[in-house]
Amino acid sequence: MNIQWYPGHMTKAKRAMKEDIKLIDLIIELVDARVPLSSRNPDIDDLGVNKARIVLLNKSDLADERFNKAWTEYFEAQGFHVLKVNSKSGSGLKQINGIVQEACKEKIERDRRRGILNRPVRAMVVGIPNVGKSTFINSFAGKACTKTGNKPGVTKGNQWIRLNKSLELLDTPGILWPRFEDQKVGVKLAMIGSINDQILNKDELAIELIRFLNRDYPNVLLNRYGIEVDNEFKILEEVAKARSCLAKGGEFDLIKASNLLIDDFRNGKLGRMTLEFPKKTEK
Ligand SMILES: Nc1nc2c(ncn2[C@@H]2O[C@H](COP(=O)(O)OP(=O)(O)OP(=O)(O)O)[C@@H](O)[C@H]2O)c(=O)[nH]1
Repeated sequence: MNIQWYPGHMTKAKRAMKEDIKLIDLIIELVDARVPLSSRNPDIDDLGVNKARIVLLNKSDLADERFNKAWTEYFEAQGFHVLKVNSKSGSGLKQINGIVQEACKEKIERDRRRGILNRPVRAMVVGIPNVGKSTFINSFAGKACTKTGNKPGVTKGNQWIRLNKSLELLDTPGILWPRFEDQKVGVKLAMIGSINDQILNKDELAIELIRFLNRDYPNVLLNRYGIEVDNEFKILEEVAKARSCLAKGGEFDLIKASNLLIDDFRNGKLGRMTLEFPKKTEK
């Protein structure tokens, strides 16, 4: 499967992010808990050098709980402060203030030594498209927040959301571009819906999904659609049959069946699943 995707506009985004990062103490990086590596761009490590870092395993409600733990340990071993969250329901968000204080301990200490007391930590949310940045900001900031408006020295147009006396958030999240040299990464991002669907061949994607399900989550297709065959192409036909996906001439509409299967996966209707697993972490 060959995914063509031109990340040209991301050069501009990167430049903007470089500027924004100068203004902050802390980067809150959202990754998709179903694909925690494929959904990050390692350039953020260079962009965010010398900044405090938090990784949020977002959409953890859709990911396999066994691997949420494994991924938490993986990122912790790399020196990140980590939290699994569900930005949609708000679950896990209460713990963020504590983690922010921990992640910024050195900065707070440094300020204190210089006699600067109670200067709020300034944070920025970053992540690839569709990872949940806006949902996170809205849930976390809630209604209680106040926009503080432009401040002197701050890039024109930037607004800060004052969350409490010790934390301010840049209200525009930084968009990271996914890594694309590896087609496997592209396929995983396509599966979770982080790449524009229009550039994808949906039946090919559905076949990839079926291969993954057969390998890592057998029985799912049986439980959801009553399918027992194991040939990928036959399975797609069976999904069409089970869900009455028929084209005009009466034959099965495999594109419709593909969409249905992919949507069921993306919405968690096939169960909680993780698409990639941490390699043994070297400490
Ligand atoms: N199940 C689940 N869905 C989530 C979660 N967080 C966000 N979503 C959904 O994911 C989709 C994308 O969320 P957004 O907040 O628009 O993502 P974004 O990163 O701001 O996207 P861009 O604006 O494209 O960069 C929406 O349909 C959200 O409802 C979560 O933790 N769990």
